[in-house]
Amino acid sequence: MSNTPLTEASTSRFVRIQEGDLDLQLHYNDCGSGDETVVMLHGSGPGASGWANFNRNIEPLVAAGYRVLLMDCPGWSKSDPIVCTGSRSELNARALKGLMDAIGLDKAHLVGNSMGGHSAVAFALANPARVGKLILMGGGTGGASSFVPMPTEGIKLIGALYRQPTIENLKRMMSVFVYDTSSLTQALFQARLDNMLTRRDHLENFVKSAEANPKQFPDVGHRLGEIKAPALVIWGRDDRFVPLDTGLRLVAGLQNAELHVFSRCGHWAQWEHADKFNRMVLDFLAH
Ligand SMILES: O=C(O)/C=C/C(=O)/C=C/C=C(\O)C(=O)O
Repeated sequence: MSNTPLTEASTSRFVRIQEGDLDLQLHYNDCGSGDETVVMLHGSGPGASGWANFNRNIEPLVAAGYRVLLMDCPGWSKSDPIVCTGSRSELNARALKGLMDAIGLDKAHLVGNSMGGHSAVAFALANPARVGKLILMGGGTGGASSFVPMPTEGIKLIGALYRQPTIENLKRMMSVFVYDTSSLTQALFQARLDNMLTRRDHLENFVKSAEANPKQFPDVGHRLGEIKAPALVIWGRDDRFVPLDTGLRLVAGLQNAELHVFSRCGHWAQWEHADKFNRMVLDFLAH
């Protein structure tokens, strides 16, 4: 393996995809090489990207011999803008199929955070033969919480931030996002604010999409039993965006799933408990 450090810039790639009605330029990061590929799919917060969501998780997988791809979903980061009036989970799944077709990748393991989890499940339903294993954190959409009023406080704060992208609203959202707010540095806030404000078109399109169709991530709980891929479901006990009981629904519905719950953890398990998360993922993929 090369000793060159993995950076966002050195791994940044673009591809033009045509998948059904989608004709888009997508941005992704292509890290490492190996016989098996892990695709990571980010969440739906303003300014999110594959690199922002998973920067603590790439190196260990690359060091273990996996190729790691981070796809920026349509409407985020350096990927093309889009207004989504249907299922965004299915839109992202089609984009991923387009990316995999374009680069000649037949099959991948999928790691999805929140919206990324919803999208990974949508991809597995549409393309079962192209999925190895699934790792789902804080998402998958096996249905709404039975205990926490929806939309949750975190999802309401995301909506407010999309409508009014200010540093104050960003701090409000991020302080609910993680369990331990002392881990949130000024540098992290600034990077996230810069990401958001660089692409105001993405912010405006998200608001338009939600107005056109408030159910961007439909409940596919009734179809989870179709998914045979082994799944590791990982949740934060203190998740105030997508509550823990929705993770239980996934484990109840998927054919072959196990659940790990981190205490002292909000909606970003892969970042808040990165070392243990990375060990668990490596172990799950290897056995
Ligand atoms: O509305 C939903 O179900 C999904 C919400 C998210 O995907 C929120 C994710 C937020 C991030 O991961 C982020 O980095 O902003």
